[in-house]
Amino acid sequence: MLKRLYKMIPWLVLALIISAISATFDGWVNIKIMGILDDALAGNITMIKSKSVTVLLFAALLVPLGILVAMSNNYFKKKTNLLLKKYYLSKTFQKDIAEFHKENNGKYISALTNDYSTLEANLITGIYSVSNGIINFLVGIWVISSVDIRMLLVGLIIIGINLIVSIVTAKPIQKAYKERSDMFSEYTSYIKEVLSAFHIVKNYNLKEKVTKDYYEKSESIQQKGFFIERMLSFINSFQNFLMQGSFYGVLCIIGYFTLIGKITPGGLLLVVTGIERMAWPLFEVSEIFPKLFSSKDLIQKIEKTLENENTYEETVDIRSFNDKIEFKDVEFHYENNEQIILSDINLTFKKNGKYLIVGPSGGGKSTLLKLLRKYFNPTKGQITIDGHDLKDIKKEQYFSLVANIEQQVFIFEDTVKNNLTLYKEYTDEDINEAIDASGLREFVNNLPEGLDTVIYDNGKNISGGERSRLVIARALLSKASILFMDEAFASLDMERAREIEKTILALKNITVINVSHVIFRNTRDLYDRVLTVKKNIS
Ligand SMILES: Nc1ncnc2c1ncn2[C@@H]1O[C@H](COP(=O)(O)OP(=O)(O)OP(=O)(O)O)[C@@H](O)[C@H]1O
Repeated sequence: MLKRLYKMIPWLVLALIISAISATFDGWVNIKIMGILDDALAGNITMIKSKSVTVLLFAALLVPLGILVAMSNNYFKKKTNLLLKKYYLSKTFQKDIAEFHKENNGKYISALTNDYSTLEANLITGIYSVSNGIINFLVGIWVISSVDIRMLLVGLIIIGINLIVSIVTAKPIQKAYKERSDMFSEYTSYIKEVLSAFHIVKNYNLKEKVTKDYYEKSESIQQKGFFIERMLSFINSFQNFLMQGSFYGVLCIIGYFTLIGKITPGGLLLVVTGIERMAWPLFEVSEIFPKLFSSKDLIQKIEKTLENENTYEETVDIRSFNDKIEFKDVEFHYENNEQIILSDINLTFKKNGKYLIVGPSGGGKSTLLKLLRKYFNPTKGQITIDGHDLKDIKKEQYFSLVANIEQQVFIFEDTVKNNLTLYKEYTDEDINEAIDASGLREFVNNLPEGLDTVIYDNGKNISGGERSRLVIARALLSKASILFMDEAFASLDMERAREIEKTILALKNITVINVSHVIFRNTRDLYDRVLTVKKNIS
């Protein structure tokens, strides 16, 4: 992730150059004004007149420069945030399907929301503020050293003290931020689960239990936040004390130099404003440094959510399905459960064959489909496609040969057409064919804007049956070689389901493997084979 940040260096450099120009202008105007003050005290009116016009002109330039500084800083932050979020999402979709399903996806939501907000405040804002602070600090040193060069040494001592304190205090802060982030992951998963079980909570009157659990989890996060804030305020107070002490020391030295006549009154004022200029970024930097260092652990944690445990290298290219899928002595159990779900499975699915898989609840039908979908590999035996071990076939290529119709339907907030085509190009003829075959014609004809009508919020403005027909049309349109169906007709009325099943079974160039509870007597015979899964196949 840090490597991604390098891409943002040009925007950071641009923002800092603008900030440096603005700070230098400001410092220069300051030096000139103090010069004018010394001229005024010496009664040198001609010098005042000649200097004033230029100083006023440059001072006026500070307004647009200030606006540019703010704009370039915000632009850098916006770009960096978007870049990191885009990186995270694209990496998430590179995760192995089986591994993703195994985990609670609340941790990804938490990374994208809580952890990224912390990174935005601590890292992205931190990088800019620290760099900008250093620029302003250097301008402060320049302003002061224009009065006396020895002040440079003082500046370096103050930076040194600040750095040492930040490095020493970074570790405990780092640990606390990491702990809070872990809590956030658990918390987000919990909220996600509770909200998705909204109707159960209402129906079974679990409001009090859920509210109590929520309160307890929120309280421990608030407590951790309070602990971090308390620790930061102790550290900041200590740093402030050190810095204030060094500044007062410098002020005493300058006061002495003025008294013995080594520095003019204008010079004295210049040093005071210069110290102020140095103090503000130093205070800011001293607060940000520990947070900045603490981002390392958070980045590692975010990166960890993206790692694939399975590093098996797939080597076989497959562009088409030509002959058969074979199960050879396949045995399977889930990683977290030693219980054998499928054993001694030997069967063949021929190209363009139509297969119905039935069996008792918990018998292993969906598991068999998961093996076929390459979500898991058999624990023993082999599944082959046209003679190639499915384990070795490259996922992307295999998935492009396959279409899926399942009960859980995802609809994009977009037009009906885009939801059908999934953003790929098809002819109108193909689209209409899929609409007719899936029984969507009447629905499409009644839409106010036809295929251009937008479906909102995962299909909340259409019925369950319409949603599943849409997904059936989507699968038919994809012209895949293999179609996996998992309880695809569950939300359709019998008449409609039977009609669509017949249409699908009449398709010539597709292999259909259908897992279903719903079995119609008069369509059952249209299958080439009906398999009953009950640990093994009969
Ligand atoms: N991710 C998993 N981890 C561990 N065990 C699992 C997992 N998924 C399913 N199982 C177990 O595997 C067995 C077979 O489940 P599967 O979902 O394949 O059955 P099914 O025949 O499709 O059932 P149903 O008709 O009720 O959907 C069940 O005992 C189930 O508890």
